[in-house]
Amino acid sequence: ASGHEVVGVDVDAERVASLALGKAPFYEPGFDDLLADVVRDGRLRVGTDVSEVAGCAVHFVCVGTPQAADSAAADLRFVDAAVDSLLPHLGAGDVVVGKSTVPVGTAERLAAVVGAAAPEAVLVWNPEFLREGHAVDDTLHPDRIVYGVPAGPAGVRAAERLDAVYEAALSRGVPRILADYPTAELVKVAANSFLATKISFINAMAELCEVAGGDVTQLADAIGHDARIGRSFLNAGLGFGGGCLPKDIRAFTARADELGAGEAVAFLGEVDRINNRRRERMVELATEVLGGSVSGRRVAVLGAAFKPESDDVRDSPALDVAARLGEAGADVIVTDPRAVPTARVRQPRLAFTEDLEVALAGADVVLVLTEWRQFRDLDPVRAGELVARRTVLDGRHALDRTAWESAGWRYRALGRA
Ligand SMILES: NC(=O)C1=CN([C@@H]2O[C@H](COP(=O)(O)OP(=O)(O)OC[C@H]3O[C@@H](n4cnc5c(N)ncnc54)[C@H](O)[C@@H]3O)[C@@H](O)[C@H]2O)C=CC1
Ligand SMILES: O=C(O)[C@H]1O[C@H](OP(=O)(O)OP(=O)(O)OC[C@H]2O[C@@H](n3ccc(=O)[nH]c3=O)[C@H](O)[C@@H]2O)[C@H](O)[C@@H](O)[C@@H]1O
Repeated sequence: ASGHEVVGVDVDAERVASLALGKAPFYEPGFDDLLADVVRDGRLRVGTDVSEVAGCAVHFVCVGTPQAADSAAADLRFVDAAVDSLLPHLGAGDVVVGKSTVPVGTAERLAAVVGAAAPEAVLVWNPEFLREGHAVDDTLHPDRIVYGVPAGPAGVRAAERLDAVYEAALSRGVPRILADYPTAELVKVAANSFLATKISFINAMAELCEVAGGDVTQLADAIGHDARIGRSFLNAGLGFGGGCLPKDIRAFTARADELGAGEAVAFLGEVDRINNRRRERMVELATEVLGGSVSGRRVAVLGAAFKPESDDVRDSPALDVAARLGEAGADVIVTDPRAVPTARVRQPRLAFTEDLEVALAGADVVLVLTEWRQFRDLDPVRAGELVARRTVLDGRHALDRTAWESAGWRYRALGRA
């Protein structure tokens, strides 16, 4: 969209085939239109053969850095493999740009790998801050652009090359922060840690509201008026999930431990525990309203994606709660406007439907776990005609309590008495 000629390489042939047709292999609002445009006019070519990158001057590495199977640390094998695969194709003056979220120290290690194979190529660490569901806008209109570069003229030249890539945003005055490698890597994990901490802070207040009889939404509104605190990322409820915040705070903790600075970020362990307690509390609340046992009871779960406007179910709080209820013997049916196909793969033992009314039919309790507009706009009168019992648990403070109670529903929410 910024007028560059781009070659995209992925090892997943199915994803590549979909992209080549101008169709994203995931749901992201606004992305398909943009993709179809650039594929049609030849500005984006995609393939599985890395040799296609020969002749490119700037090489972005944006592969996954998931949590390792056997520890809290990040699994860097995809980043290592992607960088290795580029090495034979690097030319003098090329810039390799790390975008993946990595433990501090990774850039310096990879810079040595790049430097050994192509002495005149330079590695820049350029973390990504986009949010799923807002990826197009966040990419075209970033809040800031951060470059981690090596000291000296090579770093300055590489930054200038990258400036040409980001010219559209930079010319509009988007701040550009030139830093060393560790600072750039830490900026990324610090930002995600702060966001996760904000969410767990308000969820800790929600726990207090529950026992003291307060209302956490009102509390968030009130403290959010203080400009030093701000209202954003203070939505209490089922907590954070997805492919980033949970694994990033864990990887940060693991890396800090390795560096002997574990104590500095020990609070992130608490952030994670508060977050997990929200899921447990939702299961408890469902059990409580069903009279002490969920076994054999029909539970309608509204939401499978980790957030609205996404079909991503990685570490989804909603799907996790659905699975826990299923394991406890409930007859669970999950619905989601976009994430049923991805959720089915992850939780094949649960029942799914794309039809909201089918999900509601005969339910003993309705759980709203992802705040899609379709669920916010649900008519409580119509919903009440479909269910067996009018009990709703609002896991995201998405519903108008008064309207639901007026329609005869018993309404319960996390963080409200
Ligand atoms: N998803 C998001 O919203 C954001 C993600 N990030 C970071 O960006 C990175 C990527 O995240 P996602 O896109 O969510 O991961 P993902 O796992 O959804 O996608 C990674 C892609 O890399 C491909 N891949 C793996 N090895 C490869 C190789 N050697 N060569 C070429 N392609 C290869 C995979 O097939 C896959 O299509 C992670 O480090 C993440 O923390 C940062 C900001 C936002
Ligand atoms: O590193 C990443 O990959 C990205 O991680 C997050 O983006 P994302 O995971 O797409 O989604 P968020 O909007 O941050 O939401 C994360 C989770 O927190 C939850 N959340 C968010 C806000 C809030 O107030 N309360 C709350 O529970 C959401 O429901 C969701 O489960 C960050 O917001 C991005 O800046 C970052 O680039």
